[in-house]
Amino acid sequence: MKNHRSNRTPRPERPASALPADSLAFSLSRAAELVEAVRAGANLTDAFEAMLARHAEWPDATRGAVRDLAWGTLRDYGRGDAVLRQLLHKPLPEAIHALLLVALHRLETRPEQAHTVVNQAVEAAAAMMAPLKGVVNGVLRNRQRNAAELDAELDADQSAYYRHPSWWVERLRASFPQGWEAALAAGNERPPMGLRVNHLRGSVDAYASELDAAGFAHRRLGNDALVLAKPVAVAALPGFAEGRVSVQDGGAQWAARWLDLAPGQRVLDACAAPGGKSAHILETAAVELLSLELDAVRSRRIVDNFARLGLTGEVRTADCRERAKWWDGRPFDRILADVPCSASGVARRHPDIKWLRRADDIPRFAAQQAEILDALWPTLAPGGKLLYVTCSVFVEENARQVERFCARHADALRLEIDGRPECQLLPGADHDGFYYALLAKRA
Ligand SMILES: C[S@@+](CC[C@H](N)C(=O)[O-])C[C@H]1O[C@@H](n2cnc3c(N)ncnc32)[C@H](O)[C@@H]1O
Repeated sequence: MKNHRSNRTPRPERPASALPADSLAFSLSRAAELVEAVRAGANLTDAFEAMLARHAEWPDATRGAVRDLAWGTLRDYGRGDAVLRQLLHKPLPEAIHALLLVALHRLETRPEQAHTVVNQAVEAAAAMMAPLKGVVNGVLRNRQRNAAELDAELDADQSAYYRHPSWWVERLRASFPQGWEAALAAGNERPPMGLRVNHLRGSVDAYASELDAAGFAHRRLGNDALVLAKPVAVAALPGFAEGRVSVQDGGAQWAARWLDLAPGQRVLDACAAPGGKSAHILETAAVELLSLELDAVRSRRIVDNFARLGLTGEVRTADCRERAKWWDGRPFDRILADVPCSASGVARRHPDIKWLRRADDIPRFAAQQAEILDALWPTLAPGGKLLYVTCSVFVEENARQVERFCARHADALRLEIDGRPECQLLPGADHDGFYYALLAKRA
């Protein structure tokens, strides 16, 4: 895969439109377009949104089917890629290569439908590049015929076995000798759907009862986050439009609690979009909040979220490193630095990340995070607290980053979080991967 994420203009579509929109062949071919785009370096979510914008006529079922196939294929990419290395003796056009990856994923997840999957993949190939339909048929049948032998080889291939790049597996293994395999396995699952109840509009108990009444099974985490047993469409959530609830991962819902907020405090959320943690801060205490965001389009999402939830806070588009452009000189009592990172803790939500990132991206993120921390530190009041957060599982962005920061700033003091020096959450059934460290400025 190319090592960049771009918003490139999609190339003209192939005539998948010749296929019935409710057929598996149609979904396979559309998902293949997304996989092909990611293999060329595009961001999966952007590519999917651009596709949907061109096809407002698609029913929800088609959107869901294309999404499931594309996301699933990319979660499994390490395995699909290895299977094609086993089976292809010369390169195929990218579109057909991507179609095979999607079909292999479907074969693996729905073995009982193998016959239909192969037929529909061949149909898709016929609509996309008719001369190659025989190749698609041959590769998929070959995979089925020789499954036992091929699988034995795959089990010996680290990236295929763990469905993560080898460098990623090695880093995790070195950092978390106890939890690395479980974290990798969880990172290949569909993510849980976490909910945050807006305390200003009702209690968690009352909302949990509403979920029970609506038949949505759920469990409650130690920080009052609710996790649904099965994800549902946002619009189906009771009270969503009225701002009584938000979708937010359970792991992300520790930030507001660990910031130790109190009414009247001046609080900065330095990297705020789409505004989940900013909103949680405002739902938690009557503070004076400034939310900064580098990207103007993403800033708009903070504003929209505040409007839906009935919250008031100042939102500004700015680079938090350019203090002179946004800081009025009044210190903050609390700072949330939820910095840009590898997003390696949320890769199951954005599975393109696993394959687009390279090991040498990590030091670049770490350097950017250090710049952000250094720029924010002077804006923290003596005695104030800064919560450093990433959704990364790599120590360079987390523990090492905070150690280096403390070595540079003699007035920085590490505070414990729930009795521990820091908190590294690994992806699991309840939450994504997050890292938290709490720093205080000596008074
Ligand atoms: C991890 S996300 C924040 C998620 C957010 N806190 C939430 O809970 O919804 C990081 C955000 O920081 C923004 N960002 C990156 N560099 C920045 C900078 N130098 N100044 C301000 N925002 C920045 C990114 O555009 C991105 O929206």
